[in-house]
Amino acid sequence: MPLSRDSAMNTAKVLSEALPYLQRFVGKTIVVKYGGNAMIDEDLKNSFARDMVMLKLIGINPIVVHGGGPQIGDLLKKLNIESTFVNGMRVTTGETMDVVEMVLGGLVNKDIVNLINQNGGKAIGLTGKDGQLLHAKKLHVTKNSPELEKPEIIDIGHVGEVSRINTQVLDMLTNSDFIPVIAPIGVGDDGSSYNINADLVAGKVAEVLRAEKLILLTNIAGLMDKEGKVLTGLSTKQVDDLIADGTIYGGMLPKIQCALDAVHAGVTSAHIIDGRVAHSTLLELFTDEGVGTLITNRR
Ligand SMILES: Nc1ncnc2c1ncn2[C@@H]1O[C@H](COP(=O)(O)OP(=O)(O)O)[C@@H](O)[C@H]1O
Ligand SMILES: CC(=O)N[C@@H](CCC(=O)OP(=O)(O)O)C(=O)O
Repeated sequence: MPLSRDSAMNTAKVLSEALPYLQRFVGKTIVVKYGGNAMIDEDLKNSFARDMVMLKLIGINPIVVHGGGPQIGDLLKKLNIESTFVNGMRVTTGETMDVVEMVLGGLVNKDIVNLINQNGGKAIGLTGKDGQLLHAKKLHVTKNSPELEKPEIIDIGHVGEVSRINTQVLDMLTNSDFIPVIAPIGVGDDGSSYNINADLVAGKVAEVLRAEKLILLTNIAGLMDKEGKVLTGLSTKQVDDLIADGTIYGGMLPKIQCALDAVHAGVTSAHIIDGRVAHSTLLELFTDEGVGTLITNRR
């Protein structure tokens, strides 16, 4: 059916509004973290894949880092293994690590790669072991809670943090027009596997590549205050206060931390946006309104 005149004008206006953003972002690297909670259904996953293909086609360099927390939880449940989290990080025994590696490096990674390729893009999937992309070391977690007299250091098993990134692997792929799709599994000096929170990986990748933007797609409209209002333009101090009073908890803790670290390290901006909204990455990049929480290094 042909578009009505109003609808056609509206489409033309939206396309035209994108021009200054296109001019700004072409040639730049954008790291997109696709959270497991935003992989709700095939339509949504497909629209995400199309967005990545489109970015690449217009000369922007997307790098995808994906999560898969709920998908890991589903398989652990089937295997009767309990999921436990400390400060938003999964306690990872040796047995759990095998499941994490299977789900992230196998199912989830290949699903995203396949969708991008089906939509006309060229995607290559990697875990941190491929080309030794993500070197990791054990993460020590400190737990603070009102019941504890002093912060407690907790051993949460095979959970890692990124110690080094082999950017050569990413440069090689992006220079050949591939879209790298990274599963957050790190490799230790001794070859052991580490489960790394995907937000942390995305933040570090954005830092080392000096990305223009870090976009974190999740299952909520943005960082919220106690009344559920989306917060934006926050300072480090305000974020610290929100953590201290419990407004920011669970999976939002690593997310906000890596967003702050990334902008402090030179990434121009970090965005926490609702991945349940189709094409939210395009809306954030190419419209005046934007969506979700924006964090920049401006004071
Ligand atoms: N202040 C806050 N604002 C928004 N979400 C918050 C906040 N504090 C905690 N959360 C929780 O963090 C979740 C997002 O983190 P997480 O579940 O780990 O997402 P993802 O799988 O996308 O990384 C939200 O769904 C919400 O339950
Ligand atoms: C250490 C740790 O918590 N690792 C995460 C890795 C996956 C992830 O980060 O997935 P989302 O982004 O979908 O939450 C986990 O095991 O769930």
